[in-house]
Amino acid sequence: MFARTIFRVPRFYRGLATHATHTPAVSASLPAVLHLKTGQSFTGRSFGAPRSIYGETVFSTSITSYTESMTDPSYRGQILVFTTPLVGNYGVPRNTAPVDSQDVGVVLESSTIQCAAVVVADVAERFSHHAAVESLASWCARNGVPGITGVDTRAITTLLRDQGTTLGRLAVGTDASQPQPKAEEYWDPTTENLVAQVSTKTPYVLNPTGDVKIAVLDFGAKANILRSLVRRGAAVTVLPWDFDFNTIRSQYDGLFLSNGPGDPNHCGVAAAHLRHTLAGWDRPVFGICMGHQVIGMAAGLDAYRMTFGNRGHNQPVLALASAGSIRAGRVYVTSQNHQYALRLQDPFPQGWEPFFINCNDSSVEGIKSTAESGRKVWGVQFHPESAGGPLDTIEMFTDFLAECRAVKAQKVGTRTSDVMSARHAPEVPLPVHDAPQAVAATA
Ligand SMILES: NC(=O)CC[C@H](N)C(=O)O
Repeated sequence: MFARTIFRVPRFYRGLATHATHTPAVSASLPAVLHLKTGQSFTGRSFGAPRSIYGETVFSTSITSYTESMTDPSYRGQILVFTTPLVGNYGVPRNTAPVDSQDVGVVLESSTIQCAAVVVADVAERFSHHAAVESLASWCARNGVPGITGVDTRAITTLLRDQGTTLGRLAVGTDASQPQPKAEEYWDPTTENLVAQVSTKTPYVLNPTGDVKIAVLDFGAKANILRSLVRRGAAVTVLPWDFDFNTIRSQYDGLFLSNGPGDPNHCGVAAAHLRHTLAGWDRPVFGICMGHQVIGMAAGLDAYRMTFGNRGHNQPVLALASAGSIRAGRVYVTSQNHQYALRLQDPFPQGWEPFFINCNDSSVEGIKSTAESGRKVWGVQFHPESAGGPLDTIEMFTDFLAECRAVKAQKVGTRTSDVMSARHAPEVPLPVHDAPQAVAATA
């Protein structure tokens, strides 16, 4: 009686067991080698798509959320090394959400895998999760993305940390027996404007009945950024990254600049447009990661390439100033994925101040307009929307929209005195498209 009570599998767990599926890695028997341009090679087994690729090899210290990281457009062109040893154990969910005015059409961060390849110590061939519909290997195979398993990811990470982010090649199958590629054969994704590849090609609107109108410049926006704005009641118009917002700015209550892949120095045209915006438009502006870097460039700061960047969900940042829900002197744990950063300079450009600093490497984690500037502009290098990661700074979206609503309320009835509409070319009508179509184009 006692034994039966103790050892009976509770109904709940028995239910879970039905979700576990044995799924052999698609090409587990093929050999695979990860070559680094610096001369090192790591031999393992292939999973996912049986094809070879080049890319930029980076590491992430995140423990979970491989599905969100891999669909984050900021990982475009990158061979993503997970430092956590077991990856794939909770499988991959169906990536479509019902599209209503409150959502953005996907469950993960975009509609497809964005990174070039994944490197894991031990890929889980068996997965278990109530929302999982396939294994990591089959998801990679369906999306044409190769993976390598059975390699020493600690050794690879130590190398990348010491020598910096390094170009790589994942050679699969017969390619695995070929010698290291020559230095000039390695493809450097950062030489390309990756933002232009992932940004929406046409504007589209989410939640058109929202009470506050926000324009989003899409450098490769993660879905949870758009969701975080929409779920807080904003009507969101997503614009191509190089769209000149100045031509329509009098119709909006706030401007948001998204995350995005590659070198921010390819986004000079967006920084030039923003400089123009900041000179004559007094509504709130908020930027995340690439968006923060573009705000910094518009403010006159330099964006430089870090040695190995920060990628993971456990990056501590210290707030240097208070604003909204953020308190000066507090440390917030954040989600990050970046290779570039704004250079700390003293003095900061007039009208600007550092907002956050990274507790590990002292890099700039945020900037804001000063109180004296009369503007409401913030940029953060980290990801308040996380997905995955901690939600310590999620209320920054609430803060931003509260500022937009406050400025909107002040301006009611005074739009004709808006300085920009007097100065600017006639507003252009904005062509808009349905959200689902546009989300597909984004990814
Ligand atoms: N997540 C991001 O927006 C990254 C910004 C930029 N591509 C960088 O690597 O620094």
